[in-house]
Amino acid sequence: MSDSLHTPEEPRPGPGEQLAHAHDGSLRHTRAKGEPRFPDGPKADPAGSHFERRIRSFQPRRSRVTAGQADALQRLWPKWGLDIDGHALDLTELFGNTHPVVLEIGFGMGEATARMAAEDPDTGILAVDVHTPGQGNLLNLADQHGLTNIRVANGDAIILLREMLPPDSLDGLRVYFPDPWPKKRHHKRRLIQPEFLTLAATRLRPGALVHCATDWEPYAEQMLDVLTAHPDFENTQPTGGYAPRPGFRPLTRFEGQGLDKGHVVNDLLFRRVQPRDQHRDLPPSATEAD
Ligand SMILES: C[S@@+](CC[C@H](N)C(=O)[O-])C[C@H]1O[C@@H](n2cnc3c(N)ncnc32)[C@H](O)[C@@H]1O
Repeated sequence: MSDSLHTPEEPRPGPGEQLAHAHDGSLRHTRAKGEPRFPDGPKADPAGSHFERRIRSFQPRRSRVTAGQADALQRLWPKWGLDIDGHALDLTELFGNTHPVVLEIGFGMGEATARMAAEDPDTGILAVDVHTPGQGNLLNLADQHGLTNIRVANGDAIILLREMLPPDSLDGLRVYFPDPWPKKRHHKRRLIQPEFLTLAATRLRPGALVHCATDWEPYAEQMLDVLTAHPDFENTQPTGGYAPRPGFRPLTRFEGQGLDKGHVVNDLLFRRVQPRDQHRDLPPSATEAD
């Protein structure tokens, strides 16, 4: 893959938008009230407010969508996009094959996602984020590089996990540089918490890898504590602690920003263990039975 993963562009009116004069005389894009921003693209609130959790791990933000991103959202969402609307999902149908599927939560602008998809075409990546420009950017990257193993989901990953994904359906979970929520009063917004892990465990097959990375050391410590204490996961590192960065994880945009500030990056690699109630029912191994 080339290194030109993101091309800055000037915003132009998107579908359904018009140019209108603002109070200061400048030209702004406007939409008629009730008009969807992208008629064929991601829905503004796919799950509807009844599904919303009170505490969210993301910050709703209005961000500019470039003409190229808007074009990708319109053109490619019907093919590769998924609105998180609470309806049960069939991953074989979604990807058109029975390849293993990993879930990436919070792909940002998607450059790292596209690289991983290119490196491993036999694994499907279900990439979820609420960030509309990033969704457009990742769809464009998939299109430009012929990556058919990415699906881009719009909405809260919690609803995707809780309402839409079948049990034992995922072969991996990737959470790279999740919002660190550094203020103490915001710690409850951090994604990696015991309740989240309990939910994720039900959707991961035994043996599936959970891979987290962060440049915020107090969050890395929290991740290590909650993953180590959780009965559904075991550390892949025999001595415990952080993992060396695996070769398959590319540098991400947020990681680059963290490194520029002198932050230390920590990777965590844990494995989903056999559910406890199944442990009890397992027959003794051949050596034990002898
Ligand atoms: C700090 S950014 C990191 C982006 C990217 N992984 C990187 O390293 O460049 C975290 C991203 O996670 C997304 N996010 C946070 N919580 C989410 C959730 N519950 N569901 C979907 N996306 C979420 C945010 O919108 C944001 O784009």
